[in-house]
Amino acid sequence: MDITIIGLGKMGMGIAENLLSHHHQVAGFDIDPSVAERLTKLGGIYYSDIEQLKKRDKQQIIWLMLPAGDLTNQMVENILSLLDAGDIVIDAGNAHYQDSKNNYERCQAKGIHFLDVGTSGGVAGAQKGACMMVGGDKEIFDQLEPVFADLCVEKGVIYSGPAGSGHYLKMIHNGIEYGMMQSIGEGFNLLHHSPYAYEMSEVAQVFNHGSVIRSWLMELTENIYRERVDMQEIAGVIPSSGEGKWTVEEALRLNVNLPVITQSLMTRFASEDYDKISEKLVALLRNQFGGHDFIKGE
Ligand SMILES: O=C(CO)[C@H](O)[C@H](O)COP(=O)(O)O
Repeated sequence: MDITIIGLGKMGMGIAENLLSHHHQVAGFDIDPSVAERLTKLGGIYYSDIEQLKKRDKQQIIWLMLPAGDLTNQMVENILSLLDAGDIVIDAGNAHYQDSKNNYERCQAKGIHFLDVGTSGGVAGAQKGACMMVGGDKEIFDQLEPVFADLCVEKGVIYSGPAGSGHYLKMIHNGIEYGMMQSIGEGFNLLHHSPYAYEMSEVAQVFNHGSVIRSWLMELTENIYRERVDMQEIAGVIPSSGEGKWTVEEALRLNVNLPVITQSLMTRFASEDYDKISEKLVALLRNQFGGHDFIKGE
C-alpha cells in the first residue's frame, strides 16, 4: 500500500523501514530535513512540505508517529484541511485515549477515517516486528489488516474495539511496564546489597532461561550488565512521558486498586525531585522533637 508517515524520528523511521522491507510505498514528512537522506536511502520519498499531501488523487493513508499531546493533535488539525473524505489517518504514537476519541470525532466530521494504534516493541520492534493495539472502525482495520500483519510479529496485532481503545490498551500496557521495570530494578538493587558476590549478567541470564520471570526486560537487564555499565556514572533519575500517570489517573477515576504501578510512578517522581524537601523536613522534624541528628548537605 501507499503510506505517508508524518514524524520520522526513531519510531517513525523504523516503521518506514519495516513498511519498505515489505514492499509498501512510503513517503514521509518531518520538520527536521536531515532525515531525508535516510528515508531516501531506504527507498522512500521525502516530503519537505506537508502541503505535498494535497497532490494525491487516490485514497491517502497517513501514519502519524509524533510525540503525544499538542503536537499530534495540532497535526491532525493541520492535515484535515489537506485530506479528502475516505482518507485514513492512523495515530500510532502514545496519545491519551481521550485525545484519540476527540481526533476520531474530528476526522469523522469530515468523512475521514481514524485509527488509534498503541505501538509497542521499541525501536527494534518498529523496524523488525512490533506489537500493535488498534482502535477505531472495524472495517478500516480490516482494510489495513495486511499492513498491520506486515509490521507486527505473529499474533502481535489486535483489533481492540472502538475509537480510543487502542491507546487505552497501550496506556495500561505502559503502566504494567512501569511496575515490571521497577520490580526488576528493586530486585537487582537488593542483590547488589546482598552478602553474595553475584555476577549480575549471569543472574539475569539464568532468570531468563526457564524461569517464571523470563522476559524481554530481563534480556535487556542482562545486556546492561554484560556491557559493564558503571552504575556510578548513571544518575538515578527516571523521567516519564505520561502513560504511567494516565494509568494511575484512570485507576483513581474508576476506584480501582493499583498499588504497584502507582508506587512505580511515585518512585519516578521522587527520583526527579532533586530538592528532596520532604525528606529534609522529616529529618529536621525528628531533630526538633527528639534531638536526633540530621546529615548536612554539601
Ligand atoms: O511506549 C513505550 C514502550 O512501550 C515507550 O518507550 C514509553 O513511552 C516510555 O514511557 P516512559 O517515558 O513513561 O517510561
